[in-house]
Amino acid sequence: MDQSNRYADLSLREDDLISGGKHILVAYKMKPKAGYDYLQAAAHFAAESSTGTNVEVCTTDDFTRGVDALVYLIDEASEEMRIAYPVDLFDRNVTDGRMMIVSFLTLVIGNNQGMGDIEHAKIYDFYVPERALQLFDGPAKDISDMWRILGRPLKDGGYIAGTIIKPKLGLRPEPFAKAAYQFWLGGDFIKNDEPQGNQVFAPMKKVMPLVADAMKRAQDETGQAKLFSANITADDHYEMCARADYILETFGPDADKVAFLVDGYVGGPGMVTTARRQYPNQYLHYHRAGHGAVTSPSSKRGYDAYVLAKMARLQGASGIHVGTMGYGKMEGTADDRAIAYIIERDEYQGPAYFQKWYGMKPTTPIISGGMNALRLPGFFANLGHGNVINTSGGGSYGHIDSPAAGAISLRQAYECWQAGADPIEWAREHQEFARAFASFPGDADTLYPGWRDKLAAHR
Ligand SMILES: O=C(COP(=O)(O)O)[C@H](O)[C@H](O)COP(=O)(O)O
Ligand SMILES: [Mg+2]
Repeated sequence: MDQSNRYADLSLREDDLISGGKHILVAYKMKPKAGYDYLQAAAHFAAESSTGTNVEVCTTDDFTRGVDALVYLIDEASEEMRIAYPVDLFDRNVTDGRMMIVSFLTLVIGNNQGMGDIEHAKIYDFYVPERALQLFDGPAKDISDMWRILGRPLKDGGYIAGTIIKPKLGLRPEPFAKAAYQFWLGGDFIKNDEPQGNQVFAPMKKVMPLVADAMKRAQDETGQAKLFSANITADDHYEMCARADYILETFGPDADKVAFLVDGYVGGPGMVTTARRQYPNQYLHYHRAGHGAVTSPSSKRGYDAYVLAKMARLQGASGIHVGTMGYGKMEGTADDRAIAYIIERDEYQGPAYFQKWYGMKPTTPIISGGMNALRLPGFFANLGHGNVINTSGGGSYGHIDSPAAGAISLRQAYECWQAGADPIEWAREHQEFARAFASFPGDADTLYPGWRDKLAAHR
């Protein structure tokens, strides 16, 4: 059935839709199955994503038509399809009238992912008007809260050197806490890895008191505040809250230095929002493990990592992983800078839409995945700043001297970039950074060819 006379209006202008402020706009790359007309398939897509189905139904009235999603732009050659969704289409909380990401997802990337006439469709950007933006929680805490704890300026407080306790699983409580202590002697921030929680060989109620004690000892030893991001992920939100409450109680006077890590992609928006609303005093660390299933450039369905990050800011994540922009082990390119910029700035021109955030707190880009001191200078040069949390797991525990030396090498890498110095020259003056070359010789050979001779010549 051709529904293009109802669910498409190509005379609508994007500028008018934006200035009207009554629509959420979504930009897709969409391809119909062979034999289907592009506009008809797009209209069916908009129908299925809003008020319609595949046939006319007798229950539709004039009001219903007023909340139809409308295809307002198509370009078959580039698979471009943009749809305007009336804000009123989206479900609101009964408790407080606020909007929710689950409703956004069930409409704009719900049934339309399994339609018989659609080959594939993927969101690459979306636009939220001011009124809708006000109805999302946004972050309660941001990187400035971490800078405050660390005794730094609240603006441009700089690089937070972090790690993930490695091995990612298999450490019992004492070795786990020891690994934490060793890193904290040189670094700022530690997170649980995404699957670490309450394994039988490392029960949370044994691990956390030891980690809290390690934090205290490291703070005494260094005279600096330390941060820990504890994984509270669970299927059941009562379980999640039980973990969170236990952790806060255990850290006691240091509880402000605890962030909560939730596996937000696998756990979903309910988990993220539960953490955001139940614990607004804690920094909310969104780990996105699993996201590659939909965000990978090789996936023609789902949504881009840029879209995931933008949703995370709306939901109130204090920080979310944004990859390593081609400098680490995970998939990514230099252009993924956009993923950081959309969540940290107050306005940004994305791939399709210019988004203003109207003062919503920023979400910190968390840089993680195969990073080490040697890779960081290039990373910072590409991003253009160092106001990020970086967690280098292998990059810290793989440093040949110690995890503390690994941590110090990360900070030295940041300072090298800040100084605009040549990394080889910097290594001559900075021992831990220099030893990162010997620790990660494969990276050193690739990034700094001839490093052995240049450094040896100095000795
Ligand atoms: O455990 C790690 C990194 O460990 P290591 O530093 O040892 O590689 C993170 O879970 C990944 O970075 C996730 O990727 P992303 O941050 O891209 O979501
Ligand atoms: Mg991990």
